[in-house]
Amino acid sequence: MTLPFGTRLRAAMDERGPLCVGIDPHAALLDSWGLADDVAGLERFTFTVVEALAGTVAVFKPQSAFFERFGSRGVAVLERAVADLREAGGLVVMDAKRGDIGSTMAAYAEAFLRKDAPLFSDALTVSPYLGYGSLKPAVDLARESGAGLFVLALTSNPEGAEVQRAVREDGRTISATMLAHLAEENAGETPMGSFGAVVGATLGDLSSFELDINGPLLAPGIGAQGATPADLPAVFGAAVRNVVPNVSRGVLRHGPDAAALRASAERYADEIRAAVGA
Ligand SMILES: O=c1ccn([C@@H]2O[C@H](COP(=O)(O)O)[C@@H](O)[C@H]2O)c(=O)[nH]1
Repeated sequence: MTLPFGTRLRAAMDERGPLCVGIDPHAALLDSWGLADDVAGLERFTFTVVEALAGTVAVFKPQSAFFERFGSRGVAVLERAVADLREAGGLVVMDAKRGDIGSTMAAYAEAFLRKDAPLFSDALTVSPYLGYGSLKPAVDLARESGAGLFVLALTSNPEGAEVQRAVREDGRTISATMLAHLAEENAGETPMGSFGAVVGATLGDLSSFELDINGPLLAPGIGAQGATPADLPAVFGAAVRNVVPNVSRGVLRHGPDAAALRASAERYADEIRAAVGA
């Protein structure tokens, strides 16, 4: 029986550290690696990262968009990468940011969270902006499969505030409401629940938000977006123990040399450990 995602994630964070490396094959990165912006370049880029880092990094976050842009052949590369990363003991968070009315959400959930699906991932990023309740099919299937979700709560981009910090009639912000839903999903789970939030590391002091949702906080924004590991304690406060900091371009720009990719990931992992006391 598969253990719940929250349990597997905590064990992976304890063993390998909390760093999540994003796999984002931007056209500009392919170019700087001397690769063509085509499926062969995508494949070479992706498996260079997989071979360099699988087995040492706890969590990987492939950005689905960069694979989808090549159509079915790009998605085939993504499927193989997910399988190889999981085979090497890494956890895969598929960054696809899906969100739709409940009946369609059920199909997205089938694509990423049904155990025998070609793109089955340990967790999926989802958007709650059609209403948190619209995510129920994904919540239900994730529970059944031992997978997890990361719900966009406070995203790292400045434009997110317009929606996420809007205040409801009851005086709560939209993002605070999403965090409260997640705390409910995770209530009573040990060592932590499987339903996480995406909370940007770029956002400065978040002490006005209840970040203790008894679940993981996926924190993009370190590296190319300007945040650093040293910022994490000030942004997340006591919840920093549940933070999974994501770095994509900050690591990937060191390729294609495998040793340089590994050295960069190790540097980030060390800096994160030093900052969060893990
Ligand atoms: O709020 C969010 C949610 C997701 N992302 C994604 O994370 C990576 C960040 O890449 P970097 O190169 O480290 O900036 C990327 O895939 C985004 O789509 C985010 O940045 N912010």
